[in-house]
Amino acid sequence: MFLINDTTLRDGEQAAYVAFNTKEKIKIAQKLFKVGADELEVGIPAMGRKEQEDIKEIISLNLPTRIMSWNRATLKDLEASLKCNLKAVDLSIPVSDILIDVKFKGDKNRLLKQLEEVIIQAKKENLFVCIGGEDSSRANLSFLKEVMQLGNSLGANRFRYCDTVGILTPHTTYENIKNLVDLNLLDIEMHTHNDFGMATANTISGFEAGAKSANTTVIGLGERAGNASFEQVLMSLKTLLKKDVHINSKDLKDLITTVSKASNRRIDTNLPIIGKNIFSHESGIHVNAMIKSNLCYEPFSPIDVGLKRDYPIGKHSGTSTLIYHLKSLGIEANKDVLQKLLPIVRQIVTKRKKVLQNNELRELYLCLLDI
Ligand SMILES: CC(=O)SCCNC(=O)CCNC(=O)[C@H](O)C(C)(C)COP(=O)(O)OP(=O)(O)OC[C@H]1O[C@@H](n2cnc3c(N)ncnc32)[C@H](O)[C@@H]1OP(=O)(O)O
Ligand SMILES: O=C(O)CCC(=O)C(=O)O
Repeated sequence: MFLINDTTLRDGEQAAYVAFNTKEKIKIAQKLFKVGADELEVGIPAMGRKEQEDIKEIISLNLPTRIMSWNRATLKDLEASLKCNLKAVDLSIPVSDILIDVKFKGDKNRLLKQLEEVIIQAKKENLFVCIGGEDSSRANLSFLKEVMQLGNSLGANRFRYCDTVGILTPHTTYENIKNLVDLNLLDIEMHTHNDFGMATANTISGFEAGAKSANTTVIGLGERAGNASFEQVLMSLKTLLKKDVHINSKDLKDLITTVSKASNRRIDTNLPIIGKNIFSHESGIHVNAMIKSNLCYEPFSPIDVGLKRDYPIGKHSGTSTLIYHLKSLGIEANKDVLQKLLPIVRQIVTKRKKVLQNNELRELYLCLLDI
């Protein structure tokens, strides 16, 4: 079982220039649940009263899903989470020397003592505890092992492996996660960043190596270049790893639109899974094959994600595209005329940087036919 713990409302909102209001957070939480997130990380109670009120509002929705908060591994942050009536917490602690030097003056013993104290308190309160290993990908394996051993001995439930600055490749991810999984100490959760465009790939690699859950964010929102995207991970689980994931395409579209509006981020037309043009086939050779079988140049059906397939008439079109469109207008096209038409289409499209519409194609075709 692979779980998606979506953190759009925590790490997603940490993206610079993004701020959700209460209404937006509630809408996003509801839609995330509807589309298939298994758990939600919904905020940082230590931020104060307003954040705590928002978290309580989300909890009061009574979604049958685990609702988690992000906390520094401090008693004060934990107290703020308890005030919200949360039943699950992520207790974050830096684990790389770089961050331990800055945040704990290099004192690993103090760090471990503090983590221990906070886990003990959280377990006393019967909370589900995930240890957030900040900067795990730059940490020593031996220290990660120490942290996980401590967590295991205190009854923590999970270790979140964070590629905080997004420096892993799928290969290194696999090796690192396999090493930790083989220790058999705590379930691993992936938390990957997209600084080199590998966040989703690294999350999937983590799953392949034995991780049980992953943090995602809708449209990959998050710190700097963002996180592993919810929709990419979800579709990869379904399509590539053949997991039993049901996606209602209308709900997915709704969710994407909501997050896009709330974050003021437009969706690029070629964004994987959801970009408006990802099922637009222009190249002649592709269209020729697609007309014979849709399997040729699509890894999944546009219907799965609420998109539509089209064959724009552009610079790279071949006669198959022209025949396809003319046929839809009731014209059985003459191949010789179409061969003459192709360079004209290319010239027009290149000059005005806009594809041809059906009616324009018809006019050009009929003109050429008359000559
Ligand atoms: C990698 C990540 O995404 S981590 C999550 C980061 N998210 C955020 O920062 C968003 C929300 N943050 C905030 O609203 C504020 O930063 C608050 C309320 C949490 C804290 O605000 P302030 O009290 O003003 O502290 P400030 O933000 O300046 O500094 C953070 C402090 O936490 C400490 N700290 C950071 N991480 C940890 C940790 N895991 N455990 C313990 N202490 C930590 C820092 O060393 C610093 O301590 P210092 O004040 O002694 O130097
Ligand atoms: O520590 C955690 O739980 C997550 C921290 C984080 O967001 C990161 O390391 O990128």
